[in-house]
Amino acid sequence: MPKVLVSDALSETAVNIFKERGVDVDYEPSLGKDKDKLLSVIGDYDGLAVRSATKATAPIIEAAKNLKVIGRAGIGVDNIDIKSATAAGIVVMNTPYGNAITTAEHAIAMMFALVRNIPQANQSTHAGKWEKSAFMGAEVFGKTLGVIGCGNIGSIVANRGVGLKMRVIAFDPFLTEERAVELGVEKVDIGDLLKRADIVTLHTPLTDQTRNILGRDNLAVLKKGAFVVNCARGGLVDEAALKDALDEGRIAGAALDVYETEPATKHPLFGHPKVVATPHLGASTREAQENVAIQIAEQMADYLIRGAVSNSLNSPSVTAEEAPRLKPFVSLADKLGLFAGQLTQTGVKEIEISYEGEVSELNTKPLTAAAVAGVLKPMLSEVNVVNAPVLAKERGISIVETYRDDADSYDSVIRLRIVTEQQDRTVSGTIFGALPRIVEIKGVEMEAAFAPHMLYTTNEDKPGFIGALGQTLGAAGVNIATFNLGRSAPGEGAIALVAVDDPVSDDVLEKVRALPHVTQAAALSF
Ligand SMILES: NC(=O)c1ccc[n+]([C@@H]2O[C@H](COP(=O)([O-])OP(=O)(O)OC[C@H]3O[C@@H](n4cnc5c(N)ncnc54)[C@H](O)[C@@H]3O)[C@@H](O)[C@H]2O)c1
Ligand SMILES: O=C(O)[C@H](O)COP(=O)(O)O
Repeated sequence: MPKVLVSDALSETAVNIFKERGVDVDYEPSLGKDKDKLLSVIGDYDGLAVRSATKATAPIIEAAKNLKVIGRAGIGVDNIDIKSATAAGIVVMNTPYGNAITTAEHAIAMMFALVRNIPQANQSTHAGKWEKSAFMGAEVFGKTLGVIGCGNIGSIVANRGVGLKMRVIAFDPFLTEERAVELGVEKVDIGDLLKRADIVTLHTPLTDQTRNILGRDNLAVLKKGAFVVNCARGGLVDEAALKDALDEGRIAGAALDVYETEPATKHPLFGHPKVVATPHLGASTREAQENVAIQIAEQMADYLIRGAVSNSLNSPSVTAEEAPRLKPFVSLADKLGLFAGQLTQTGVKEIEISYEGEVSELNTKPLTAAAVAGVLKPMLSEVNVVNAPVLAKERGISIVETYRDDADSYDSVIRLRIVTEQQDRTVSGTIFGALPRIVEIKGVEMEAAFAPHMLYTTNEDKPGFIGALGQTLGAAGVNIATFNLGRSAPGEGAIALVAVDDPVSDDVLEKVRALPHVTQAAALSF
């Protein structure tokens, strides 16, 4: 039974879902904050479910020898080293919509808290002061709301802004004009937004491009007296530059839910009279926490039990319905890739995968990933279906997928073509009785099952070869399980694919290569 560690404060509904779906679960909501403890236990788990407190860093991933999936019950995955997870073949998934409304509502709440001085007035009133004139606020009606990042959350904030009768302008390079019109917002560039917005609200992920998007220079361009709301990620705003702008009175106030370093217990902006601060509460409603906990537990259990992948940031999607149908084809694609990879000695330039017949109707992304992983496995030690497409791209290998409705004599065929600096090789296979079989090698028809240990030879089609090969193997104590032959035409190039009981040693291979008419011999394992 797969085992999952929940290392952050997820709704306990997640625990029940894991159990109901046949996943063993340890619920340790504070463990994520103790990185040494996490490091010492993570090796026992197949899945790790987190929010933002757990930092799934490279050392944690390195120690997570059995980990197959990291599930983020929420949106931001900047606490997960996706590059290391990908390299280790760990699927990373999140719940991109479950807390979006809640977070947008928090941004709107923060905006009102800011412009109406609600936290300060609350404190003063509780203290028995009646400082009615000290807390003069501003209306948002008719004001310009500048939304930076108009994705899931930004567009909900924009929609609420429109509802409040604000003029909403948005900067997002990926926002289309049509979508802007649909949302009732004006698409602008960042300079325009900074000059025009009375309230700027941030809703981008933290990336190399967005880090310090409100840095010193951009803060200097902001309209005098504007307000800043950040419920996205610390790091989007240069906190030192923000403090200077507040102190100098260039900015009227800032509402912050997120900080460059979290948890933030000491911060230069804490106690500042113009700052409203919350401790990363954007997603903290009962509704959002139920949503994300249920979703992540379902997604992770589906992956661990059924091989279904959804909302993954580093792996193609596979639905729970597709997973069993794809399974034999994933195995076939992997084995075809391994076959070709083991026979490839020089740099691979292109991998072409053709899907013919019924398989062409399926979701082929996971099959392509499996085929590419198979090709690269004999050359690279750390390759898997998650990182294979990335590794191929890094090495300049182009991946081509083609589709054909018809598979000639078969229901489905996967044809793999490898183009190297010196060769152009094909191998094709099908599924027969739920098992993968080879049906073609280098244009030669063949009918062979894959076996753990195989000997592959190419030879001139001359009498006496089969006997000589059998004798050589017999003399070396190699037991033949099956013997498959194919040739392009009588007397021309022939191929033998021999399943044997044990791995073929280098010694035996040398003897086979020395036989008359043999042009190539290789030991294969699957
Ligand atoms: N405070 C919280 O508790 C909380 C809760 C949920 C999400 N978040 C954070 O909110 C942010 C937004 O989440 P989302 O679900 O809306 O993400 P999303 O991916 O749906 O939207 C992000 C938007 O930012 C845009 N973008 C990317 N780079 C940009 C750039 N350089 N300039 C302008 N726009 C850019 C993208 O095009 C996209 O439309 C994330 O950082 C997420 O981690 C915070
Ligand atoms: O990205 C998110 O989903 C939010 O930042 C929420 O983070 P949390 O789950 O730690 O509250």
